[in-house]
Amino acid sequence: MSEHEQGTNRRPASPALGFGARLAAAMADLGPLCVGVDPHPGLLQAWGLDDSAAGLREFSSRVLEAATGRAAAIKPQVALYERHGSAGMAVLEGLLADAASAGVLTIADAKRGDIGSTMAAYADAWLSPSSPLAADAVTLSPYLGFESLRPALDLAAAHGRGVFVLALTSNPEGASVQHVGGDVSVARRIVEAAAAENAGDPVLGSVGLVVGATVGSALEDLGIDLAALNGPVLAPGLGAQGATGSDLKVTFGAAYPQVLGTSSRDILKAGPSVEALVEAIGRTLDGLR
Ligand SMILES: O=c1ccn([C@@H]2O[C@H](COP(=O)(O)O)[C@@H](O)[C@H]2O)c(=O)[nH]1
Repeated sequence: MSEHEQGTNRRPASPALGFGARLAAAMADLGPLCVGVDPHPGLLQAWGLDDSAAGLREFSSRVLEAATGRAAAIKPQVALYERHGSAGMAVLEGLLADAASAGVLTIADAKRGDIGSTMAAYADAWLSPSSPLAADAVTLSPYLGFESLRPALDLAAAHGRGVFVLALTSNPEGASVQHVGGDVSVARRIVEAAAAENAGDPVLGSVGLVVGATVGSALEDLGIDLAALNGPVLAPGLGAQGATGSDLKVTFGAAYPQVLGTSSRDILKAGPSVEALVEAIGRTLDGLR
């Protein structure tokens, strides 16, 4: 990872295919799994690594090695790099660059959202080809209104990148905001706004949603039809938060082919060896197939 740490992210400026199409191809090839890269202090300790930038670097590099050619994408949790300040963010830059070189799609789990003028800066940071933090896609929070995300939607579209907008999150507290509104719930409005962005895309659109693997019957209860989204669905909550591959199939029904399950701690606890991580990835994929 060291050669990339000065911020040289060699991701193609504008890939020929959009993010949705590239993700669909990776999922067809490798299966519907994204490996979360969440270097929690407890995991670093369990792996015999320091809770330091050096520990993060070693952790990130082992997870990337295990995921390369085996998972459709990786999802670094930005908060766990941010807590190490600039040294941690430099490690994240290195991971994003190395994943690009290895041909592994990256979803930066940054959950950004702000007024449009500030959103433009967040979009530059995570989606602009010239940024050392550029990923293939970034997670966004629509709490300031879906339309406030426009700078990121536009920049992603201009450069073949994607976004995943929070719709129904995996945490139990999410319902207190996302279910509000009954037939026209907050979550349903977000899903419909994302679907409008993807309308007419011949493959899979690049405006995805986050819908937790743990949401149970919420999609049905709220009258949400994800099949109409024409975009990918990132589903956290597998393993450590209690959901299984079978839950995912029941929860998403006909929309399951567009669902990318993501698991972090349940896979990462298998470390520190790359072989054990590979085995955990295989086991998780078996549950999703
Ligand atoms: O609704 C959401 C949105 C994002 N996350 C993130 O996914 C991973 C889950 O980690 P596990 O260890 O597999 O539970 C983590 O980075 C969360 O911030 C989510 O869990 N739910």
